[in-house]
Amino acid sequence: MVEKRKVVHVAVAVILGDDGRVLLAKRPEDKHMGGLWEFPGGKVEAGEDIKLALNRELREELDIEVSAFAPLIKIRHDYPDKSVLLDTWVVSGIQGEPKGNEGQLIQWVEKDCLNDYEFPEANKVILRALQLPDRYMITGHFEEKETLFNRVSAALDNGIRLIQFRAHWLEESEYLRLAQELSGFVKAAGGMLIIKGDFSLLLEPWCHGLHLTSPQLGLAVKPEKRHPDQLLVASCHDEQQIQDAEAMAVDFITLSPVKKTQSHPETKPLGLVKALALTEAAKVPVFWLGGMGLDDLDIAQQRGAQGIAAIHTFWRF
Ligand SMILES: Nc1nc2c([nH]c(=O)n2[C@@H]2O[C@H](COP(=O)(O)OP(=O)(O)OP(=O)(O)O)[C@@H](O)[C@H]2O)c(=O)[nH]1
Ligand SMILES: [Mg+2]
Repeated sequence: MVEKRKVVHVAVAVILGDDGRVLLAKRPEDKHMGGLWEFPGGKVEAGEDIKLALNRELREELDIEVSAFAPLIKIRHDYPDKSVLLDTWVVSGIQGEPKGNEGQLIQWVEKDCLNDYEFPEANKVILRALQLPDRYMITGHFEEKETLFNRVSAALDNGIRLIQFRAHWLEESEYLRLAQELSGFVKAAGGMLIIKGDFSLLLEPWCHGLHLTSPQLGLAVKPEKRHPDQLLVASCHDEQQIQDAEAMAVDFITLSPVKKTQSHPETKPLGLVKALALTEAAKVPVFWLGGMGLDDLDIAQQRGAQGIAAIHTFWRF
């Protein structure tokens, strides 16, 4: 059974050149997923530290030394014949000129052109993770529309590019009117506004994405066909909900509450150990939510998360 199968831990490197291009390698025909493009890397040996494995693989495959690297994401994937945990790092500093040390073709590719290359199935999520930011702001309470726009504007000035519009106290028509206006405002600054509500909102051309609540995950209704640029997101609190969200092909999830949180003080937090296990098992990018401050960003990413989501931390910019 797939669940019982050994998971192969793989160190994967998204190597960025000084010009922002990404280094791809072509997998030899005789290997698993042969002939497809990949990010360089390979299997972590038993007992080996992931950072040492990353360095070793890049030395063996490309004849380079790694000097600067940071975690991007850990992604689980089950192929028909093999299960992998792609422990993926962004390598932003290398020493030496990469060469195909094992005879493999290598190529520097513009980030925007990565989708034109044929990768193994699991890499779709790595490409998504590369496009997603590491901070997801959820809007907090406001009385006046002006406050909402001012706070969002301040967040955009502080580099936030992904925002969920949460205003459950508003009537639906008022919420949607504001959502449409705010979507245009956020888009003009290069960001995306994710809204809450019915699946049919994905039919609205102004809608950048929909954030599903956990009860929506259990519904038999599936989202309508959506535009490839629209994001589908889900709030998850346990393993079952993560699996339901994956079955709906969401682009990412929030996992909460990782710590005790002001917005849901009565809910027992998952804690770091459980959050880590759920994040490692997830097949989509995970943002940790609940009591997250900027100090937690590094902790979350070191444990395989895409980043953090928060109301209070970002709403006070
Ligand atoms: N390196 C790498 N492996 C990937 C990627 N995507 C992906 O699904 N994989 C899978 O992860 C596993 C890692 O394998 P690898 O073949 O690179 O391992 P390796 O360098 O240690 O090779 P070796 O065992 O032949 O010496 C393979 O099953 C491969 O199909 C990717 O982007 N890069
Ligand atoms: Mg390899």
